[in-house]
Amino acid sequence: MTSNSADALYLEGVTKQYGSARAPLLALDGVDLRVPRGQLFGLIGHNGAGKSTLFKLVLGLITPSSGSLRVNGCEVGGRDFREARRSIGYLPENLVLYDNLSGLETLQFFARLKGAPASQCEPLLARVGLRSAARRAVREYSKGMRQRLGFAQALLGSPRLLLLDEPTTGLDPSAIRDFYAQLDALRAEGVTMVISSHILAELQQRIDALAMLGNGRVLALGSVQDLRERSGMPLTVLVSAPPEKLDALAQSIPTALPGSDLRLERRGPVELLVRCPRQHKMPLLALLAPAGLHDLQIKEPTLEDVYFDLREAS
Ligand SMILES: Nc1ncnc2c1ncn2[C@@H]1O[C@H](COP(=O)(O)OP(=O)(O)OP(=O)(O)O)[C@@H](O)[C@H]1O
Repeated sequence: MTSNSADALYLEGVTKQYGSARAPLLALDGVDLRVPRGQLFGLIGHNGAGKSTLFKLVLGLITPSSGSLRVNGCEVGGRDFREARRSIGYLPENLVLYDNLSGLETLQFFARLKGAPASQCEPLLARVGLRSAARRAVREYSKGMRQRLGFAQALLGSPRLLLLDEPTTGLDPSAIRDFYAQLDALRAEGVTMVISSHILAELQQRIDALAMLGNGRVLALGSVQDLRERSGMPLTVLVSAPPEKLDALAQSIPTALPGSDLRLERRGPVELLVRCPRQHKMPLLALLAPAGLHDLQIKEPTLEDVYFDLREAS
């Protein structure tokens, strides 16, 4: 893999070892990864898989034991990184906030730390829906309001790369929806975002691509559809038709698709469930199309199904 000018993030052979020489702990182990500019990229993996470690390495907060990282072409930790670091926004998993400061004072404090203009604070609070709470003390903020404030903090300095570590944990469904609407707007502005989450259903419809980490290694990389294809998990097709048509299909499908890992299951008089390998999708649909069905539902494996399947196989 070689770095490309269209990459917002590029990691090659990145290893991070914690612990002592006697009891080493490989938090990341030879990670190769590329995130093209403008993508919403997911990072998934079990607790301790190495997601936060990867973020901290990209930010230059910790140094790799070996390997190299580039942000928008600039070597992390290299000569020009101080400037490049300003183009990265980070929402940590547990952002520490000072309860006695107001939302606005909090943001002004972070703006000073980051060297971002103070004039961005009020518009950013409005952007995340905290305009009317800007002068209230953070101690009075709900979990969702704290997360919004943390997000506003990450947006200071108009970053080109946003690192979001489990940003929706503890948010209610409407706050999650608002949050992703914000990400869509940022994507439209060309911002690259890397988001870690354990809520796979939430990521599935929204990300362009993802990396699945396991014990510090990249177990899979690509779009959700790429991972579905790689996992080889079957498709489920639920067919509704009059009983005599289902009887005929139950006979003809195994003959037309022999030797496959095909499973047929009658679900009451008018429903037939077909599980088949992905490569049989089109031949199966060709068989079903003229069969006079009432209805047909195709269920793709979810990201969660694929995650467990690939994890077991690794
Ligand atoms: N400062 C540290 N010193 C020693 N070990 C560490 C340190 N930070 C992380 N680790 C270890 O590195 C591994 C990866 O941790 P990391 O926090 O990156 O995982 P994660 O994928 O973010 O987990 P989670 O989903 O629970 O947030 C874990 O085994 C963790 O215990």
